[in-house]
Amino acid sequence: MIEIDALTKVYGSAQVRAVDEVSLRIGAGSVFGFLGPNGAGKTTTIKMLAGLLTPTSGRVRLGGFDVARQRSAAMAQFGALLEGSRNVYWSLSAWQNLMYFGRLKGLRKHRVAERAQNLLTDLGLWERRHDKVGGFSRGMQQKVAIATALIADPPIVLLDEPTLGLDVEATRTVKNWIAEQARELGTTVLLTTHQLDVAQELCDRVAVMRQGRLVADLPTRDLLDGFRERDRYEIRVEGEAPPGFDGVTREGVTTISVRVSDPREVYGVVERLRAQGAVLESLTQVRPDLEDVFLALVSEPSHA
Ligand SMILES: Nc1ncnc2c1ncn2[C@@H]1O[C@H](COP(=O)(O)OP(=O)(O)OP(=O)(O)O)[C@@H](O)[C@H]1O
Repeated sequence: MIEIDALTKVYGSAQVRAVDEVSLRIGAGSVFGFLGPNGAGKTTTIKMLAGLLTPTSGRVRLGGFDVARQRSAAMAQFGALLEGSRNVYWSLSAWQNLMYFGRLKGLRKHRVAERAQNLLTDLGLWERRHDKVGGFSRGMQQKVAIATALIADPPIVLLDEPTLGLDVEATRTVKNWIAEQARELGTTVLLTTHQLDVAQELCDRVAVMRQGRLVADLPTRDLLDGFRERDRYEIRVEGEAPPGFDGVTREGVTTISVRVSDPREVYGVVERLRAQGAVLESLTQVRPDLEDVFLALVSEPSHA
């Protein structure tokens, strides 16, 4: 369980309110997506959760422990992947990194070794386990950093852009792990990402941050349903777009995108197309995805 109350961070003399009175409750077993455009305040929030940055005001509790007042108990609650792969030692091998961080978290040597073997095998790094992390590709370094965050099976996992720079297969592995950690072990997962397809697939709840404030905090399904009035239809017709219609023509077929407030209005559009002599190829309803919703939320005029 992560509890955030009126968390605020004002940076330096410029008085940048990077995080402004943010409150959130994130329950056990949930994968929570923390989204927002560049500079919204996500990393600042995660750093305060991880005890790396002192809040200007407000409070964070991890597993019931106050990060400011019960620091070591709170720190024992989580594993974190922060700002890419900077939380691993580049001069150590992948194996040494995992052994070091596992022991640091208080695990017994044989338990760390067992867990490290599973993690490195799953990520396809087993053969390279004795090579220095500094000589790894960016994606491989990221994999070691993720394994390090998960080495002790912590009840809370903070992941800043976990799948950034990973190839398709590794992205799938990491997504599966995250889902499994939450579902099977009841881990609380908080992740930030700009990859909205990853968030849509993984997160049961998402919060959207903008200019330091939350502009949404809802179950993913409800958030998407709330934007159903933005349903679109894609009408494909043979040849060029008929007069009065805009569309994208590719390989002799034009796709016309239509937004209607009532699905029955689509009949009228199809009628007008027929009157123009257009030959219909297909008609598809396109539900808004998280990217559509996100763009709508962050592009609305600011009330600040
Ligand atoms: N050390 C710092 N000193 C001063 N201002 C900072 C500092 N770190 C971040 N900021 C400012 O705080 C605001 C929020 O930054 P933050 O890094 O938390 O955003 P973010 O949502 O993680 O962005 P991104 O998606 O680009 O990583 C920005 O205006 C940024 O310029």
